[in-house]
Amino acid sequence: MTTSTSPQSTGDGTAGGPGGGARTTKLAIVGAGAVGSTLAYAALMRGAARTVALLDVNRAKVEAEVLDLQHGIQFMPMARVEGSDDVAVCAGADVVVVTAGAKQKPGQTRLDLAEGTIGLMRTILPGLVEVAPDAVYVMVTNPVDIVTYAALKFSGLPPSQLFGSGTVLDSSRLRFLVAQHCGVAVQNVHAYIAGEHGDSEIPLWSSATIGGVPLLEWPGLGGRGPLTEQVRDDIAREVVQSAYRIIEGKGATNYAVGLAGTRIIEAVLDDEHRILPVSTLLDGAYGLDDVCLSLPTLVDRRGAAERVEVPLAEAELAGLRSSAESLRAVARRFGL
Ligand SMILES: O=P(O)(O)OC[C@H]1O[C@](O)(COP(=O)(O)O)[C@@H](O)[C@@H]1O
Repeated sequence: MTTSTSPQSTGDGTAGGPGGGARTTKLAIVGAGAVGSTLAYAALMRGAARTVALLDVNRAKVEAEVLDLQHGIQFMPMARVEGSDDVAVCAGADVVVVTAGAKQKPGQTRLDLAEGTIGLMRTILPGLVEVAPDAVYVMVTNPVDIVTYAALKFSGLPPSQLFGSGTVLDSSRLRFLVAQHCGVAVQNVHAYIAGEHGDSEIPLWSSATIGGVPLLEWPGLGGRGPLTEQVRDDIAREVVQSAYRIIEGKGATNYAVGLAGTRIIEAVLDDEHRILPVSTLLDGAYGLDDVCLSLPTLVDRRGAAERVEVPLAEAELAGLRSSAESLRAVARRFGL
């Protein structure tokens, strides 16, 4: 079953109809759950790709999500939406985003989800690579660093072509909280969370800036105080806790992760050369290797093209090393 729009479309990412024939971009999203379908909605709203294809094992669910999205196309940048329970719907995709996995329940850590999800990756990756061998693969499913490491093994793809959404979302949570504290626009806060997308992640305070001022020297503005150590610790804790809080309240996180995923997709499809903290396989950076974790990385049409060597304070480097160790231990626990 494949549900699609426009009878003029060819289904292979090329536009049909009047003046058609030109190659257009295709985004495939694996998993039509809360994250996958919100990501599809965000990508369509932003006109990120001309074709958005959804793949899910649950045929009724994918069909319903596709119909609902199709009915909104009139109000969005022009696009085609299709969906199926057959992997063929992903054929010829330029970007494949993987959101499928076991659902996180209240109180569960991301690592609790690992085993079933790793098995799922082993099953789905080879079929995806067969139909979309040239796509850039973005893993979103948690625990994303472990899933990315596993997916690299199961797919045989080079590390630049397959990476994880990592701490792009955590960094936006951090920026939001810093912006709130300082009373400035979130876009003017430049700060990254590095390491695991999860409990051992590290805010890179020493390289963070606000409006050109190093964050550690931020004087405070409009009666609001500076970012003292206490304030920074509270913010860092809140970033780590925020996913748990959202899951407790509504069962899943979807809006911010959908937007963060869309940002990554745009960086790839528009060849933006944008620096984003995505999760990649380390090969010696900061003396670390054989582990996937997030560091600021240049993202463009090639995928995760090159890592940026951000200067780290001693405590940040120590945090990154222990994050790497805990992720490696988990990977070994699952036989990876
Ligand atoms: O604070 P500035 O220098 O005006 O920069 C704002 C720009 O930086 C961004 O926040 C991106 O920041 P990063 O490069 O730190 O990710 C854009 O969204 C925004 O347009």
